[in-house]
Amino acid sequence: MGEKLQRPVLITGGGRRIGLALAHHFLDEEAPVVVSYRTRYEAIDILEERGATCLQADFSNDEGIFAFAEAVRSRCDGLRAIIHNASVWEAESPEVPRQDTLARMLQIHVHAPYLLNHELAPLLRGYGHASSDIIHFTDYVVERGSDRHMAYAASKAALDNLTRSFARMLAPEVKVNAIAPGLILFYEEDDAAFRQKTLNKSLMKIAPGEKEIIDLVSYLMTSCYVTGRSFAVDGGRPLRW
Ligand SMILES: NC(=O)C1=CN([C@@H]2O[C@H](COP(=O)(O)OP(=O)(O)OC[C@H]3O[C@@H](n4cnc5c(N)ncnc54)[C@H](OP(=O)(O)O)[C@@H]3O)[C@@H](O)[C@H]2O)C=CC1
Ligand SMILES: Nc1nc2c(c(=O)[nH]1)N=C([C@H](O)[C@@H](O)CO)CN2
Repeated sequence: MGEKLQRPVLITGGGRRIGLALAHHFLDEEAPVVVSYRTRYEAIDILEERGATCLQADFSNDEGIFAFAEAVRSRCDGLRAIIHNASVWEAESPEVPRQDTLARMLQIHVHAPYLLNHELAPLLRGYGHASSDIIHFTDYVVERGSDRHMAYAASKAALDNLTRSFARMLAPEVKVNAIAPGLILFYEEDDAAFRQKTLNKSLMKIAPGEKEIIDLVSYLMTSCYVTGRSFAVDGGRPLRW
C-alpha cells in the first residue's frame, strides 16, 4: 500500500458536481485528497491522475460505512478534514414505500456522517487547537421543511443537529460546521421552464455554481473560532415564501 497519506482532506461522494469541484480545488492547492465514490465516473480517473486517493464506497448499509472507515484508517494516520457531501435527493413517490425512502435518506444523511465521524475522530484529533474540520452539507429546507422531499428534509435536519453535538464533542481541536445550500447547480437535463421557475424562487435568481461552496469551505477551514454553526448559501430563498 506504500506510505501513508499526510493528513488528507476526505470528501465523500467526490465523483461528480460539488464533491468533485471540491476535490479539484484542494488538489489545486496541493493538499492531499481522499475521495469516496460509489459510481466510477471518468472523473475518478482524472482525480487519480492528479494524485487523489479514490476509494470505492457504498454507504447504503452500515457495513459499507465501516469498511470505508477501515480503508481510510489503513491509508491515513491523520486527517485534515472530513467533508460530508455524499447525498441523495429523493422525493417521496406513490410507487415507493415511505419507510424505504425514509430509511435511505437516514442512511446516507445520518448513519454515514454519524458513524464516520465517530470512527475517524481519532484521526482528526491530536494536531492542536482548531486544526481540523468536519463540514456537513445540509440544505436550506432544514429551516422550512419540504412538500416533495419530506424524508430528505428530515434527514438533513438531523444532520444539522449532529453538527452541534459533534462540535461539542470535538472542541477545541476540531471545528464542526454545516453548509446549508439552496440551488447551487442545475442538471444538464433540466429544461428552460424548470430552470426559470427554480431561479425565481430565490432573491438572487441565479444558480451560482460550485465556487460559492468552495469559498465557504475555505473560510471555515481557515477560521480558528467558528464552530457548531450552519451557513446558508441559498440566495435568500427562504425569504421568498
Ligand atoms: N446541488 C445543489 O443545488 C444542492 C446541493 N445540496 C447538497 O450539497 C451536496 C452536494 O450536492 P450535489 O453535488 O448536487 O450532489 P449529487 O447528488 O450530485 O452527488 C452526491 C454524491 O453522493 C454520492 N452518493 C449517493 N449515495 C451514496 C451512497 N449510498 N454511498 C456512497 N456515495 C453516495 C453520489 O454517488 P453516485 O454518483 O454514485 O450516485 C454522488 O457522487 C449534497 O449533500 C447535497 O444534498 C443541497 C442543496 C442544493
Ligand atoms: N444530493 C443532492 N441534494 C440536492 C440536490 C442534488 O442535486 N443532489 N439538489 C437540490 C436542489 O438544487 C434544490 O435545492 C433546488 O430546487 C437540493 N438537494
